[in-house]
Amino acid sequence: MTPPIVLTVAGSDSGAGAGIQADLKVFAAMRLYGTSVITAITAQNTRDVRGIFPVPAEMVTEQITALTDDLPPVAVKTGMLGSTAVAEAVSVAARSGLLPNLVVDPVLISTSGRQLGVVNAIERLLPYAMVATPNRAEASAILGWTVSTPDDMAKAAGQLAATGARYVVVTGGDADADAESSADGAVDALWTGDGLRLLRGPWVDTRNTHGTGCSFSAAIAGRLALGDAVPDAVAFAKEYVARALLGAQGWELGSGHGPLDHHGWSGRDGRGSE
Ligand SMILES: Nc1ncnc2c1ncn2[C@@H]1O[C@H](COP(=O)(O)OP(=O)(O)OP(=O)(O)O)[C@@H](O)[C@H]1O
Ligand SMILES: Cc1ncc(COP(=O)(O)O)c(N)n1
Repeated sequence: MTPPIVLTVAGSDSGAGAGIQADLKVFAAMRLYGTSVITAITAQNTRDVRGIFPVPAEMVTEQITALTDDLPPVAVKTGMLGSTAVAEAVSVAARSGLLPNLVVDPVLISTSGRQLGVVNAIERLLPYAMVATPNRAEASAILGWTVSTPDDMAKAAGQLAATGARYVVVTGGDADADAESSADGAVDALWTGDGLRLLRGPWVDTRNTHGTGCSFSAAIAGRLALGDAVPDAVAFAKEYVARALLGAQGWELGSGHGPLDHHGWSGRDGRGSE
């Protein structure tokens, strides 16, 4: 069977734990055909982002039209956009209907602490989002108040619906989550248009959390491409990320926040989990 096409519009992570590289791994693990539009090249590893080389907005548009002319996606996710000009180019494409089933991951700051995007760029894209997936820090930056507890996350998800996103998931897994928040498990808040629900999963105690948000939004887009309704796609993505975190729990790749086990390698033969 010909696999459905899923597109990621994001930055390149040379360490391949997040960004375009993580997204394409998720799509491959889901047996989907992944395509990519690169918005910026980053020089980064598991410890830090050392450099950012932005791709000009015209080149972003050229990549999008090259794909939509010949390899049109069934679903799309956006990650790091970098500049407002790039966000504007992507929102023009979204407005023209070229980016269906759009999942917007409003990437602002990397796990290692580097600024990767700006709020007013993200705001241009949110009105076209089928799903927006901010973490607590991103929700706080967009809304202008500190989102911390599960109750805050639920309130924030409802408020973020006013940006135009049809569904909003505020994720609770920030790498520096305090002991109190992780004791609740991994809690995400989902706004569905007609109500709020808290999604709870087991908390995985690990340093290897680089790329959780990228992988989560990519898996949602992947399931939308396969025809899932949004709440089912979100539930799948949450479970996928939890498994990928567990699989990589014992991995020693780099000395900072290492990547996830996107392909279930540890699950199959135990490699890396000892
Ligand atoms: N340690 C963990 N254990 C279980 N689930 C987790 C953990 N960390 C993150 N998650 C889950 O991963 C998904 C992505 O959430 P997260 O808040 O980590 O995104 P993010 O902060 O945008 O990620 P990134 O690190 O890529 O910036 C959510 O479903 C969240 O609950
Ligand atoms: C190119 C790119 N995109 C996104 C992230 C965010 O991921 P994380 O918060 O896990 O560092 C990143 N570090 N690099």
